[in-house]
Amino acid sequence: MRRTLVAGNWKMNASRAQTETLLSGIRDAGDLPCDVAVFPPYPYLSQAVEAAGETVSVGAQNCADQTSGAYTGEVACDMLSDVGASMVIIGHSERRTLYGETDDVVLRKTRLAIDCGLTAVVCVGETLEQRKSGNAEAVVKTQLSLLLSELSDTDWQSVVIAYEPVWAIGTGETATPEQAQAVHAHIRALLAARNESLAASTRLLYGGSVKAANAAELFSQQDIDGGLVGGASLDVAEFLGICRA
Ligand SMILES: O=C(CO)COP(=O)(O)O
Repeated sequence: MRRTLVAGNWKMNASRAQTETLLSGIRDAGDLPCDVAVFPPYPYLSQAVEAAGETVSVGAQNCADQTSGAYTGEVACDMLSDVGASMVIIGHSERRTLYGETDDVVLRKTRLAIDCGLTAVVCVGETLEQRKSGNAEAVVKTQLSLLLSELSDTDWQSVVIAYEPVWAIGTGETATPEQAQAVHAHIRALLAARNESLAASTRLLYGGSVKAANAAELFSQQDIDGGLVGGASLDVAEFLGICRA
């Protein structure tokens, strides 16, 4: 049984004060009907881990593809676990587009994250042009193919996939529940082709303009196991609305 996960990707937003406000707001909400995770910028990870308490997981938005050494500006996975993070987002479309992350880099980072005991939230998704040309599913398949061929079944227990169509990120244009479900079903079929039980246990999140008003319909789709939320995760009431959806 896959438990719904609602994850807030704060991107390059927040401050010490906002980290406190957001996490105390989530904590004060008490029991929520889903797993909850937040992904603050690096400087606030320790603070978030302390403020999150037992029930909220904290993760980073990125990690290095190396373990240590002369990589100025990079942060290694074992540093993330060292400060109490338990998850990391890998291959977000902003990193693929703006920082040139390839599927190869995504695989390396995922491998390192798993080896450090972190859950890797690996992002995939097509651009508008790719969708319009009918290639959405093919793009996602390519983005997942190295992970499917290189990671072991045990590794996969530490992986969550987030399907985030690039055209729906920060645009206010959400994929319809049917569009999102179709790609999620495709991803689950790819997992099933490799291993049925992997397909049954792996959580698949949808991301792209998720808000309290559309979360229930998205999350009720058979293969959507929660959301990776950007903008709406910076507003406690809105984020809690999504968690309760
Ligand atoms: O990129 C996202 C989460 O990782 C989605 O962002 P928005 O929810 O702001 O569209």
